[in-house]
Amino acid sequence: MASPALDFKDLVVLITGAGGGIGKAYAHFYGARGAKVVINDVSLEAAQSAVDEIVKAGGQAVPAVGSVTEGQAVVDQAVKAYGTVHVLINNAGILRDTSFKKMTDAQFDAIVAVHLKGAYSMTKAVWPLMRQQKFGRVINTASPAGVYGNLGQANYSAAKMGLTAFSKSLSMEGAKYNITSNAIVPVAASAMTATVMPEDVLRSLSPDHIAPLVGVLTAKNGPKVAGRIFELGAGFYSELRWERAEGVIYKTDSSFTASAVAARWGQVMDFTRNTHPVPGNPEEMSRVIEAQPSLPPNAQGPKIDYKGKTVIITGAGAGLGRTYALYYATLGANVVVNDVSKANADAVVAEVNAAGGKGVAAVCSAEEGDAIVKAGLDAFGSVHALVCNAGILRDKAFVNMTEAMWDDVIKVHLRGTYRCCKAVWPIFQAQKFGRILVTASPNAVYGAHGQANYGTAKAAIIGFCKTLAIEGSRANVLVNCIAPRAGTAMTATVWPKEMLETFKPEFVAPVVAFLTSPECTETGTFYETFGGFAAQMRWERTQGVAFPNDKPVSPEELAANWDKVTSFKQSTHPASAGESFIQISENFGTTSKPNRESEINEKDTEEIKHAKRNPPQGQDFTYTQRDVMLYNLGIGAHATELNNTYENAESFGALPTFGVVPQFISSSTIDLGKIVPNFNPAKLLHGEQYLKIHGPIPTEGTLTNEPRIFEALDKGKAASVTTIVETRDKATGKLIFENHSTVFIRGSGGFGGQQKGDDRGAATAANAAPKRAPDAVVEEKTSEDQAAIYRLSGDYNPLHIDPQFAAIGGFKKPILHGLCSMGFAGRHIINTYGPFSDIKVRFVGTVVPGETLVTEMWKEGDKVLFQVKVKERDAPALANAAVTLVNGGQLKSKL
Ligand SMILES: CCCCCCC[C@@H](O)CC(=O)SCCNC(=O)CCNC(=O)[C@H](O)C(C)(C)COP(=O)(O)OP(=O)(O)OC[C@H]1O[C@@H](n2cnc3c(N)ncnc32)[C@H](O)[C@@H]1OP(=O)(O)O
Repeated sequence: MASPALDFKDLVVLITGAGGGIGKAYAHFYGARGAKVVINDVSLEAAQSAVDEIVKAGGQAVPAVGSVTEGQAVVDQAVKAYGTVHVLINNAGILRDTSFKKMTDAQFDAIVAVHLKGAYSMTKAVWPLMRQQKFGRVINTASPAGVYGNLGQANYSAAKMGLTAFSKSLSMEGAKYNITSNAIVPVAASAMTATVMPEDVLRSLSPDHIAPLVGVLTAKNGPKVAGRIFELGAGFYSELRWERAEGVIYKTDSSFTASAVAARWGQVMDFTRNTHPVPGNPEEMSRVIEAQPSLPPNAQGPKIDYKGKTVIITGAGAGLGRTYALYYATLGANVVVNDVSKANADAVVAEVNAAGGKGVAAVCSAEEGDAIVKAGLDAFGSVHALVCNAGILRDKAFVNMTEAMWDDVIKVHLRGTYRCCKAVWPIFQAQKFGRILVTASPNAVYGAHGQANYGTAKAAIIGFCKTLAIEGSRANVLVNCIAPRAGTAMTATVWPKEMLETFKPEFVAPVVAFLTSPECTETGTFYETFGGFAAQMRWERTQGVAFPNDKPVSPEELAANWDKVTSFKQSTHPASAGESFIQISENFGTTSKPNRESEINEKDTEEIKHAKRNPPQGQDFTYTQRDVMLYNLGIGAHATELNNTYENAESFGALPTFGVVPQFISSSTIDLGKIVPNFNPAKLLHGEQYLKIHGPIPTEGTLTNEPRIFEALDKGKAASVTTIVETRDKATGKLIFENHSTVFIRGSGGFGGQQKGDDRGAATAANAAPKRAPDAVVEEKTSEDQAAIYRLSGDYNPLHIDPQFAAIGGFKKPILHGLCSMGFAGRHIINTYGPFSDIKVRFVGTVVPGETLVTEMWKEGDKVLFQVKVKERDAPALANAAVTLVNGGQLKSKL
C-alpha cells in the first residue's frame, strides 16, 4: 500500500549537472510533482533544453548556468527566480579515469575541484538560506567506485567517498535548523556507460530509478532521515553503513609490539560478533579503559623487523607521526621524518637515531611527495613503506567555514596523501613490493560538528585507498587505511588523566608497523584503532527492497516500504563494486504485475472480458537435466554437441528456445472453447511466438508460471488468441522467461471482437526481411521422427502424431510443431551469430517431419532478422522473425 502523497509543491529544488543523465531525470521528477526546478549546468543549451522539456510537460523550471565551483553565482540565479532554495542536489560530476600510474596532478585536481569543492561551494551558498527558513535538504552523490574502489578511478573514488562524510557532518550541524543531508550511491546508465553497456542493461539501469529515493529524502513531509548512505539502481533500494568487527584489545604494556599485533590479526578481522558503534558513544572509550588493567601480556607472533627497510612517515614531527617514527626505529628501520617544521623534524630524527634506527628529515609540506621520497632515496637508496599521516585541522561550523579553511584541509590530507602515494608508486611497482598506510579518521565514519572539511578529506582517503589497493595488488603493493584516535596536545587540556594514559599515541604505533610489514597481506582494508584496540570496518548493506524494473516506483510506494530499505536484519556485506552490482543486476528485466483492466478492449465479448479478468491458475513445472537433453535433441541437436546432449559436459545447458517448454503446461490448458465460438482443437494452429529470456536457464529445478489472456482477435473466418506467461524460478521468484503465444483458430472468427492486436514491441515487430541477399544461410533436414521426439517435451497435440486427427485439421499427414521449427532456426542462429536474449516468429506455413529447413539470416545491429523456408516445396514456414543477440553478438567470438 502506498503512503500518503509526498508533498513537493513549490519546493525550490536546485539540481547541479541537470542538463542530462540522472540530473535531468531528477528535474523531470520534481517538475512533474509541482516543484520549482532550477537546472544547473555548465552548458546553457543543455540546461535550457531540460527547462523547455519540463515547462512543456506543465512544470516550472529555470536554468542556472555556471560551474558548481562558483556556487554563489549559481545559487544567486535560483534566488533571483524563485526567492530561495529548499533542496540542493549535488549531482554534477566529471570523470578523468586513468590508472594511478598514469594519473596526472591535473586529472586528480580536476575531479577534486568539481566533486568536492563543487559540493562544498554549492552547499555553502544555500546553507544560510536553509538555516534561515529552517528547512533544507541536501543530497550528495557518491558512487560505488567511492565506497568500494574501482580500477582507474583513484581520483573519482576519493572524491565520491569524501561526500559520504560531508553529508554526515552537514546533518549534524543542520539538525537544529531542520536541514538534513544524505549521500546516495547510484548505479545508473549515463552518457558514459552508454558506450560500454548493451542496450537492455542500459534500459534496466535507467536514471529514472534514482529519483524516487531522492524524492523520499527531500519531500516536505518525507521521513526525517539524515547523515545516511543509500545504494540504489535498477529498482533496488538499500542502505549502507559501516560495521565493525568485535576486534582485539591488546594490552598496552611492553608486550604490545607489531609481532603481538600479528599474532591476533585474524581476530581483528573477525566479524562473527560485529558491532555498530554509535558516534560519540562514551562507552566506546570507557570499555577500553576498563579492560586494560586486567588484560594479560600479549602473546608474540612472527618476528617483525625493519632492518634495511625504509619507511616514510609524513607529519612525523609530533603526535602520532612521531610515535610511529620512534617505534619503527626500535624495529631497526630507516625513517624519513617529514614535517613542515625543521626543528620538529630534526628533533625526531635525533630520537630515531638514538632508538636504534636511522633517520633523515624531509622538511616540506606533505604535498611535496617527490621531495620527500627523494630524501629517502638519497639517504637510504630505496623506500619500502609509506605512512601518510600528515594533517591539519581548521575546525569551524560550516556556516562560518571559509574557502581557505576548506581548501587547506583538503590539500594537506587528501592531496598530500595523493602526492606521496604518487611519488612512491613507480618505485614500489618496479621493486614489486610496497606497503602504504593512509590515515582516515573516526570522523570520516561518524561525521563531526565543525569538521565538514576534515571529515570529507578523511573519508576521501578511504575511497582513494580502496582503488589504490585494487591497482597495486598485482605488483605486491598493498594499501590499507586506519582511523586512529589518540590524545593530542589539544585533548591534553580537556581529557581526564586516565583517558590520556589509555589513549597515548604510542598505543597505535604497533598496529601501524604491522600493517606496513611484509607479514601483512591484507589490502584495501580499513581499521579503527586506539588505546591498543584494533578492529576492521566493512560495509554492511540492508537486504533492501526491489521493485519491478520496467517502470520507476513512486516515492510514495518507496516510502511505504522504508522499513525494508533501511532494515539491517538480513544484511549483506558487499566488498567490491562487482559484488554490490550482483544484487542490483538481479533486478534487471523484472516487470510490474499487469494491470488486467488496462488489457480489456471495449470490443471484447463478455466471454473474453471474463477470461482476461480471471486468468487460470499457473502450474509449476519441475524438470531435470534429462528433460533439457530431450528438448535439445527434439530441435535437432546432435550427439556430438556435448554441451547440449551430455549432462557432464563442461558447459552443459539448455538451448535458449527451451524457454517455451516450462510455460506450455499453463498456456496449453487455457480453455479456448470458453473464449471463442466454434472451437475445434483440430483447427488450431500455432500462429506466433515471442520468447524473452531474462535470466540464466537452470538445467533442472522447479519453475512457476503466471499465465494470462492478453487478447482475442476476430480475424473474420478465424480467431487469434494471445496468451502471455511469465515463468519464474520457484525458489527465488526471479523472472526467467516471458512467453507470448498466439494461436490461430480456423473457423472461430466472426464474433465481432477486436480485429487488430496491440503493439507489444519486439513481440509484434514486423521484422521484414531486407531486400538484399541473406548474410548467412543454414540448411538442415529434419527427421521423419522429429515431431514424435519433440512432442515428448510436453506438447502432446495429436495433430503432430495422429494421422486421423491431422486429417480432421485438413492435413494429409501429421505436421511438425511450430515451436520445433523455431528451435531449429534458433540453433542455426546461435551457431552463426551466438546466443540471443529474445526471439519472435510468425508461423506462416506448415512443415512436415522429414522436410529440410532453410534459415536465411540478416544481421542488423544487435538483431538478426530471419526467415525459414521448406526446401523441398520452396514454401515459407517462419517469417517476420528476429532475435536480439546477447551483447550485440560479441559473445560469439568467445563461444
Ligand atoms: C505454446 C503456447 C500454446 C500454443 C499451442 C500450439 C499447439 C501446437 O501443437 C500447434 C502447432 O504447432 S501448429 C504448427 C505450426 N503452425 C503452423 O504450421 C501454421 C502455419 N501458418 C498457416 O498455415 C497460415 O499462416 C495461417 C493458417 C495461420 C493463416 O493463414 P491465412 O488464413 O491464409 O491468413 P491470412 O489471410 O494470411 O491472414 C488473415 C489474418 O490473420 C493474420 N495472420 C496470418 N497468419 C498469422 C499467424 N501465423 N499468426 C497470427 N496471425 C496471423 C493476418 O495478419 C491477417 O490479419 P489481418 O486480417 O488483420 O491483416
